[in-house]
Amino acid sequence: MNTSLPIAHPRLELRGITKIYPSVIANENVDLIVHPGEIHAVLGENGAGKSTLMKIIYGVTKPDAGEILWENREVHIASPAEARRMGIGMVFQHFSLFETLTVAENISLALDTTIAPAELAQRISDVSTEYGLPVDPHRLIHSMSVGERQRVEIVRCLLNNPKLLIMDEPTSVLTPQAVLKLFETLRRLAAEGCSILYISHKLDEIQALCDSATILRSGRVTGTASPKEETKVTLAQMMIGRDLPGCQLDATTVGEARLQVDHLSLSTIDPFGTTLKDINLEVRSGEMVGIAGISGNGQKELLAALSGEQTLSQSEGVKVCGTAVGKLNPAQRRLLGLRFVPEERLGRGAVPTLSLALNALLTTSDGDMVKRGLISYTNVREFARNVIAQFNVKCGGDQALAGSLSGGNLQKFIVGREIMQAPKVMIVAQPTWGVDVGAAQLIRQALIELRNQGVAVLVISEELEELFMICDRIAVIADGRLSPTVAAKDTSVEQIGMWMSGEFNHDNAEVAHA
Ligand SMILES: Nc1ncnc2c1ncn2[C@@H]1O[C@H](COP(=O)(O)OP(=O)(O)OP(=O)(O)O)[C@@H](O)[C@H]1O
Repeated sequence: MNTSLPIAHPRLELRGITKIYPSVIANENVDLIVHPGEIHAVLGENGAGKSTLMKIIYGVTKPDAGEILWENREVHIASPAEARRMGIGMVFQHFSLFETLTVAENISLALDTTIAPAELAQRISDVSTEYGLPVDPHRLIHSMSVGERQRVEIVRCLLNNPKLLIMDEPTSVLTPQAVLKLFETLRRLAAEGCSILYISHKLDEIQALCDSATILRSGRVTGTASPKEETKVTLAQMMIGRDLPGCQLDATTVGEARLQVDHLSLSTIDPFGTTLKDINLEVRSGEMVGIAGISGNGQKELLAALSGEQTLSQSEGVKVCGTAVGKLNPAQRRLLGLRFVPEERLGRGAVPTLSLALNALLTTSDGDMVKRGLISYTNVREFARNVIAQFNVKCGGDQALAGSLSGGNLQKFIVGREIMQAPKVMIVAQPTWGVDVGAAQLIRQALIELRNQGVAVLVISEELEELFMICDRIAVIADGRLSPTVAAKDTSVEQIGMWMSGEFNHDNAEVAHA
């Protein structure tokens, strides 16, 4: 009789995985090993090939070469349904939930087997209680915060008893408290033997959570690390192959008011949106003002009102460079020097099925690209190529389709496209969302340079650390109301954090600010 203990095999082993797209090798000869109960980070710059690798493991994309071993047996994962049957779950960055359906209805649509509604509701309650992920199966999705929606996605995965859970940038939409809760759940799952593959650009989170890391650069594995034994700086160096660039905010002279919002109240057109209530704001030439807040508190509506996507019933209320623009559409506001970057990069910021060059043409107000109604494609392409070079966008050239770019690279292109149109007023939502640490500094520095040149810059971001790094003044939006704007140096993360829950009083704060 063989009495020796069974050998613990890796849960997942990739050997020599290669995936080639027409213009780029997304994964080249990638090896990766994940053990049972291990939380393993996949680190790398934008376009390094992380999402492609995860999609291969989840059966969305087929590799061109290489082997996948699942619990020591070679497998060919033909589809996500097959991945789920094997015990692989994936929580995507963009949730695919129907707002008008309940939690249970959404989960039942995504299940591969049919379960009676009452039994499903019971199982959802059981799993959510067991893992400390409070979710009411009968609640409608539209009434839930982003963090709660993510819980629904995780519960959906847990109902399949996964042995491997893939999380692609799960915290970019979460509040700091929700991040801590998520980590508790993931640690608990790992302790029970579930393996976790974790993609994030937030190095402090990787250090707090992950046992090991595989680092990718240009599709190849450049090393492995134990994140807890590294520093943020050494991890960044491994990722980008050089030191992390810094960004510098020097004092400037502030000039005339270029963006003025005066007692702006606006009912939302989205049935699940936020109504704006008596917003007052001013951004002057040469200053960068930040708006902090938890997503869903009126940021989207404020941006729509400022950009012209939603016009006002009266002209007054929003002024750009002294002109009342309330009734003007986005193209008319662009002619006055207003440029903006929406939060949603696919669909709003760019058309995925168009080339980068045509995406540049879409928002242009530049006389060189369109002269008397005639388009100069030579100039359009040259402009797009300049954005690609200046913002280090990794892509197959100006004819590459926007949808073929990795998330962070598309973000760099969209922000770069607006910065390079010489704005007078620049409004950016989530400027570094999904962007790697090196590129994030590049974008922040580019915004600082705009401000130094006298542009009025408004940044709407959920990342407090970022706002404190680049802004002269900061305000908070909560439930459609805007707090007073205070000098960044006179406030603290704690105060701004408190205001984020809506606890601000204009009278007191203005006295404090005076
Ligand atoms: N469907 C596709 N067609 C063509 N090229 C693609 C496609 N999907 C990905 N690529 C390319 O493969 C490379 C790797 O992309 P991937 O999305 O895996 O990167 P990533 O590391 O996840 O980046 P990010 O951090 O920006 O999300 C990129 O250069 C991207 O442009």
